[in-house]
Amino acid sequence: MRVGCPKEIKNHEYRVGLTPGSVREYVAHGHEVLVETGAGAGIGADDNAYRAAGATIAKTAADVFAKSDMIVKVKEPQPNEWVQLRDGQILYTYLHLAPDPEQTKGLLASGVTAVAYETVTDERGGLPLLAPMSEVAGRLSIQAGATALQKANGGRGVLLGGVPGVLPGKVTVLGGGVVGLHAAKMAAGLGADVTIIDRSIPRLRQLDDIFGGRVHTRYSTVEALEEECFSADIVVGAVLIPGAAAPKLVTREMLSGMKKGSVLVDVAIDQGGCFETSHATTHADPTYEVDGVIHYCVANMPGAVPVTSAHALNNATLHHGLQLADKGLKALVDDHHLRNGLNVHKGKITNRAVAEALGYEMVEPKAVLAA
Ligand SMILES: NC(=O)C1=CN([C@@H]2O[C@H](COP(=O)(O)OP(=O)(O)OC[C@H]3O[C@@H](n4cnc5c(N)ncnc54)[C@H](O)[C@@H]3O)[C@@H](O)[C@H]2O)C=CC1
Ligand SMILES: CC(=O)C(=O)O
Ligand SMILES: [Mg+2]
Repeated sequence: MRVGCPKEIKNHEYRVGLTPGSVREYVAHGHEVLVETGAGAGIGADDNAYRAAGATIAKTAADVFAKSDMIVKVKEPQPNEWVQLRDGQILYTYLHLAPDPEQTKGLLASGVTAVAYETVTDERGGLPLLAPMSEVAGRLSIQAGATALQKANGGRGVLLGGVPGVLPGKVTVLGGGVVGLHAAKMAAGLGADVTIIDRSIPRLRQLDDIFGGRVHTRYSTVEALEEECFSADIVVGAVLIPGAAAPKLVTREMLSGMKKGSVLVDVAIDQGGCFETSHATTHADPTYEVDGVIHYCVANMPGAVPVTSAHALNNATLHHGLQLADKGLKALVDDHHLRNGLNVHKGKITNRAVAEALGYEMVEPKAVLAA
């Protein structure tokens, strides 16, 4: 199969779908790989590094889209990318369709077979292709929040670790999954007072064991949310219902109870965000203020640290990517975890949470693949 990798075009997105190391693996499996010129510049991999790995360099993205059987990307296709997709082609990337009706329409109209990294599952009930970027975004959320908390940046001017004789800042993490765990690790490492809220008691037990009492855990109720958000300097939004639009845990009304100059970091913004007042921002202009509360809502946070992120992402996507290249649609038939990643196929929505969020009929992936 010919596998194509265009340069990412989202605002300040420097990751790349295929590193030179991944290209070598596809080539070793007998595939041709077409990489857009400059695609790896953000991770310090020039065209010669890709040529040495066995890729052919394409002059334009249009060339990559037109000539490839499968497109491997990082971020969801942008409007001028989705019009270049076609029936019979596989798209393998993050999609985050539930909060994005326009992209969904574009993918449906194209006829493409779209496999979303964020809904591929594993045997432990995890989301293995989302996890590495959740690790990155979780860790970054505290750097971003701590920066926004500085007075010159509009924050209330609190140092997260405090100093001897002065109490530390307070960080509340909503959702103790992968993002939440890594946010809590960073915040605790800086010396902050950290509380994680989750609705899963087994998960709260695990977190309590991991942190050995260093971090507080609370079951998710409106009362707990209010108390922990009203007293926080930074609130990290990290809840997820796979495939679905994020639940709005912090309402517009609740903002008025928060401290002026406190910071909301809505990592869940790629699924629509878990604060009612969130809207997606970019690395170029990451924050805005509502009722004196700073909002940071960048939907591609890991794009800020592409050298780390692109390699972590490729580690996670390579195995299933090779299966798709080796077997085509049969890879989806053979592996139900990969099939859980199928969101759109030949004009049909094949993910239940996406269909419910956007009001489409859901067609079973097995049924569309057999047709
Ligand atoms: N903005 C960005 O650049 C990035 C965003 N993300 C996003 O971050 C979000 C979180 O991802 P992960 O941590 O990997 O998910 P996860 O599935 O590991 O964790 C989600 C947690 O939320 C909890 N939860 C769900 N509903 C809840 C509720 N009502 N109250 C309290 N807890 C609740 C679940 O029990 C679970 O522990 C996702 O939307 C993901 O796409 C991930 C990476 C980068
Ligand atoms: C998961 C995601 O949205 C990202 O890595 O950009
Ligand atoms: Mg701004």
